Amino acid sequence: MTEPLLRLEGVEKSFGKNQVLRGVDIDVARGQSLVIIGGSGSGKSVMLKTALGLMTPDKGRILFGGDDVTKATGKTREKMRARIGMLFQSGALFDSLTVWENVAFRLINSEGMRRKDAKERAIETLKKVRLGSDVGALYPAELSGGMQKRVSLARSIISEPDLIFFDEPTTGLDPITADAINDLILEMVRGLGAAAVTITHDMASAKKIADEIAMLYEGEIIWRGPAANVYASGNEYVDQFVNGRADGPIQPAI
Ligand SMILES: Nc1ncnc2c1ncn2[C@@H]1O[C@H](COP(=O)(O)OP(=O)(O)OP(=O)(O)O)[C@@H](O)[C@H]1O
Repeated sequence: MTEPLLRLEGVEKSFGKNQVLRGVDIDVARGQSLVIIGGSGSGKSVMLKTALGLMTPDKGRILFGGDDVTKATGKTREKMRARIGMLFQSGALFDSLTVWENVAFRLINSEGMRRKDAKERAIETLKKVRLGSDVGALYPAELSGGMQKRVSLARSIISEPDLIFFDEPTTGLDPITADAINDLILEMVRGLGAAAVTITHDMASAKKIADEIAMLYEGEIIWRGPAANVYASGNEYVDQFVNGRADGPIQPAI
């Protein structure tokens, strides 16, 4: 078995009395695409933020390449962050920067690359997500939602990260554009040999991009298995979720 690149061990996180993560154990290896499913409010985003080091867990360990993310400070932390790409749910592009400046942001601001070189890399990366160099000069507001996702995707892979987090990459897109994004995600993961962790509610996307699927419920991973087995998991919670039934052990969040 390949050594995991990212491993969460017994991660717990509460906000006051609200115990969100109750001992999450999960890992992902290089070249592996793991999808996390779970209902609204089940703690998927909190899990992702703790794994990124943006939130500190109350208990447990988060190991990235064998180093504890929660204990890393200064330069070590910077180096870890540079190896991790993130595609935010909202896209999170800077409105006042052009597309190429958004894509090259890290290269210019964290890695100190010259603008001319950074621009070249940004245009090359935009090509990988099937956007022409003419798009580089536009502003995010001039793009469609699907194009904005592609730009965010380009930004998350420009530094060729070892690990990429995708938070709801297909939300708000039509099925055809969503599928094009799925294809790009697969290409990026396979092409870079990176580990990918994707949070999604979109089962079509999950089935397509996942090697394995894990379900988070009430702060714990209650099932994990090959994507092909998700409709025959033998777990009533997973079954209810993937079939989108209101009836079952999980109460709707309304
Ligand atoms: N910064 C915070 N302060 C207080 N509570 C928080 C904070 N962040 C998240 N929570 C709480 O943690 C719980 C889980 O939220 P989280 O955003 O992780 O859910 P989720 O599974 O990502 O949901 P969704 O699928 O709707 O995006 C919620 O009850 C939320 O109110």
